[in-house]
This record gives sequence, structure tokens and C-alpha cells, in this order.
Amino acid sequence: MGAEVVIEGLTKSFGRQTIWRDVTLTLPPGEVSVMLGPSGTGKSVFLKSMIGLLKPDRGKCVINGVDIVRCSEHKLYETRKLFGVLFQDGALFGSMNLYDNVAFPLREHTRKSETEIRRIVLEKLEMTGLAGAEKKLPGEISGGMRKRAGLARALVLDPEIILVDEPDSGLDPVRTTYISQLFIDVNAQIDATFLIVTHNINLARTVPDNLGMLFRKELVMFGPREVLLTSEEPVVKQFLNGRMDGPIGMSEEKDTAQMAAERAMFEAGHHAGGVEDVTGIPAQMQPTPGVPTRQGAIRRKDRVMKILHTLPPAAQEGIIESLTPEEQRHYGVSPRRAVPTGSRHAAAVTQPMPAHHQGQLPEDDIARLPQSAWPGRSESTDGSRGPGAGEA
Ligand SMILES: Nc1ncnc2c1ncn2[C@@H]1O[C@H](COP(=O)(O)OP(=O)(O)OP(=O)(O)O)[C@@H](O)[C@H]1O
Repeated sequence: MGAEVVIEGLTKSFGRQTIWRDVTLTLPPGEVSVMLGPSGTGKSVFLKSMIGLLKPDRGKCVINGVDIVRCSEHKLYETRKLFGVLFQDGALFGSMNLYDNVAFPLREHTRKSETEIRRIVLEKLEMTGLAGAEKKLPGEISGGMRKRAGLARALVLDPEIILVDEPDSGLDPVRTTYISQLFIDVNAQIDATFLIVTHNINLARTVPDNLGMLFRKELVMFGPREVLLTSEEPVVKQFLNGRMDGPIGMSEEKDTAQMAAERAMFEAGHHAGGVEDVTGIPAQMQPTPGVPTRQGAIRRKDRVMKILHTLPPAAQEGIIESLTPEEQRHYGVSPRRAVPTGSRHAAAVTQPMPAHHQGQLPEDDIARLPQSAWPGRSESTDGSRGPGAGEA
């Protein structure tokens, strides 16, 4: 099973420029999470901070009991071995063929024989759909193949956590869907924890178990996908619909006057971009037939059902509707009805749970936009308060 990553109060600045502050979230083991955010909000800086390539100013990032913000160089080196990273362009060595590129980490970091290396490299190339391409140079293959080769290389040291930086950059929508399918299939095969940063709305809507968003130097939300996909938060709605109408502007943030002027323009009929209002929760991508069932998805069901009563009503409804009738019976829930107070699950969540375990966070740690109440933050149907974002 992949490693859990517990991030608490993480803050990163370059000189006087704060990139983001007080980011708190948990990546549940073996689940796929996506971090969204407008350009320049520090998504890549976030990934680099997670593997210790950049040093945050404050906060913790704990993996298998090691806080990589504060640990020794030796521990950091050891903990980094848990990560596989897929950079935007695959970061392949241009003068090496795919075989040698994928073999590189094994030759650098292990004492495996060339026979053993060959077995692993061919297995990972096969896994990523590149069997037969081992002699090609990176310059001779398409962008999609380069990304798959980058993923094959990220897999050779059996990572527990896979970080992916903008997998859709430079790819057409069809190739983006293929690489998304590959992430789901690889996740099903090795049960690693995935964090993908992207702007791609399709990927965000259909791939992850959990979705988060960075904006205005804060983590706006992080939680089960259903929370963001049903959110009324203007910045989240605007981003998921790719529209001009909303708080995100050309560079990053609009001021009130600009927002009001634009609102008037859109009300007068000016096209705000985007195709139509995309709302609701589309089905999540599943492993290709023949690939094992995702263990992370099975664990997620139990985890999310335990925090269900803390989520906003629309997210609760979406989660319940995604269950099969058998699962609904198992969890004692039915559609168009929130978690019954006093039910097995309502009871389960009132049990003391270790902080950050199962993605559970104290309500004060729930990430939200400053000065903005959560939509539906009023009493939820079971009488409990708060939507439980910040929890994954
Ligand atoms: N090493 C660095 N030194 C100083 N500033 C940096 C450094 N790395 C990144 N930044 C700044 O941090 C900010 C966030 O950059 P980052 O690349 O993480 O954004 P992003 O959300 O990944 O953007 P995009 O979606 O366009 O890739 C930018 O203003 C960038 O200039």
C-alpha cells in the first residue's frame, strides 16, 4: 500500500513573496488526489516542497513518521526513495534511448544485476504501453510517449508515492485521457498514493478520489472529489467551468471593481467563455478491464463513509448515489437522504479518531477561503456543522 502524506501548516515564501501559507491536508494511502489552481499559484512549488527539493518556511510534511521539512539529509535521502516523480516533459536524457533512460535510476541507486535491471525495465515499459520502443530516443517519439516513458522511469524503484506535474501539458484531449487511464491502471496495479497537479478540468473531474485547489496563496479546499465538484464556492465553480466570470482574473486575482464591471458585461450578454455550465459529479474513471480492482478506491469508500456526515449535503448525496444498492444497504444509507443521526456511521465518526488519520482534521484546520463561509456551512441535515473539507 502507498504511504500516507500528512501536511500541516505548510508555508513557502521566496524572499518577501509568499507562495502559499498554512496548507494542511492528508493524502490518503493509495488514493489518487489532484491539486488544481490557476497558473502561478505554486502547484509545482508544492510538489517540490513535498520531496524536499525546496524547503518550506514553516509546517510539516510527514511521510512514514519522517517530517521531511526538518529531518536530517540522510533521512531525506531515504524518504525520497519512496517517491516517483513524473515531470512535465518527462525529463528524459535526450542522448539515451528509452531503455537506458528507464534503467537509469536502477543503475544509480541499486546494485541490481543487468539481468534483473532488464526484467524490471521491460516490465515497466510494458506497463506503460511502450513495449518494443526501448531503442527509440526521446526526440524520436511523441509527447505522449515521452510522458509514458517518464512514468515508466518513475516506477522502477517501486515508489509508494507518485507525484505528477501537469501530465496534460502539450497533449491533445484524447492523449490526456489515455494518460489519465494509465494513472488509474498503474494505481490499481501498485496501490501507490498519487498526487497530480493540473489545470485540466476533464482530468480533475473524472480521475481523482480527492480534489484540492490552491488560490490566493491558500488551499481553498481539499477533500473527496464530490465536495469540490458540487461546490458553490465562486472560485471553484469558475475554475471547473473555465469561465472569465468569477474571482480569477488574467494574472491571478480580480479586485471588486473589476469583478463588478465584468459581471455587468456578462449580464448584458457578453460571452464569459466555457461551453456551458458544467455541474454535477461525472462517473470516475475505472481501471481497464483485466487490470486489478483499485484497493485505494475500496479503502476510500469506508473512509469517506466515516466522514460523510461532515460533508456538505450535495457532496453527501453524490457519494451515496455513487454506491451500488448493495453498498447503500451495507452503509445504511439511501439516496436523497443524508446520514441518519445515530446510524452506524454517524456513531463511528464520533469515536475519537487519531488526528489526520483517515484524512480527518479538526474543524479549525479545515481549509477555506479567508473571510468566506462554506456554502452549506449552516447546519447539515444530520445536525452537525461544517462540510469537512481539508479532509480527504
Ligand atoms: N526557485 C524559485 N525562486 C523564486 N521564485 C520561484 C521559484 N520557483 C517558483 N517561484 C515562483 O513561485 C510562483 C509559483 O510558481 P509555480 O511554478 O509553482 O506555479 P504553478 O502553479 O505550478 O504554475 P503553472 O500552472 O503555470 O505551472 C511563481 O511566481 C514563480 O515565479
